[in-house]
Amino acid sequence: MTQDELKKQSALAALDYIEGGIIGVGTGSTVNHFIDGLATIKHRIDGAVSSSEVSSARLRQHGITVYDLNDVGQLSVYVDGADEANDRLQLIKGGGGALTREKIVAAASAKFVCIADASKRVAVLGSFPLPVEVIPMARSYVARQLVQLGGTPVWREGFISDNGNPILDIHGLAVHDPVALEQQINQIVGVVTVGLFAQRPADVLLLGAAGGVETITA
Ligand SMILES: O=C(CO)[C@H](O)[C@H](O)COP(=O)(O)O
Repeated sequence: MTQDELKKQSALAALDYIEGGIIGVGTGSTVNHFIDGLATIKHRIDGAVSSSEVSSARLRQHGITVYDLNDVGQLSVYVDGADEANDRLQLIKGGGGALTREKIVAAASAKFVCIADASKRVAVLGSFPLPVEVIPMARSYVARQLVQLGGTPVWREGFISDNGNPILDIHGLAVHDPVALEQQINQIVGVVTVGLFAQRPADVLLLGAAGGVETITA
């Protein structure tokens, strides 16, 4: 099976976690498969809150109503992909640049179901460059602070988030204490969001593999 087929397998497995109401929907190629699958059961939900303009457009194309998070209460479930996941269901996210809205929608959801192909599973987070969204004028300042933390930040040139901000990708980090690093980076002035989901990890991880979907719970 191709990596994309494995992504699709995990995405469709997440449909079992949809119980109705308004749900949270993430961003990325795995989530695109989820949105397409969601369209087949759209009569079972009232709509979605999305973590990106791209996902909102895809949801609307399928006739699924997209709500502003401010207009709804707590979401029952949030379904999103990841760039890396460890066995504690802590994640690196933001490869697609949607990390800030992803973290917000995850925080506003009772359950976070993460979907990915099995190659995303790692023992130690950090081989995938850790995204950090920053306020534009703080980009260089934040980069210098990240160097002091032992990483090599690289400006994702030419990319601007849905919130109008640049992203720094930190290379060369081995994240042995994800909660502590998330807190440390959050404290740097000018940081909007770090793509470490450790203080609020996923609740369920669905990993697509050749032998089927593996379900890991917290
Ligand atoms: O965090 C994300 C976007 O900001 C994605 O969930 C992550 O990059 C995984 O993407 P894909 O499903 O395409 O592998």
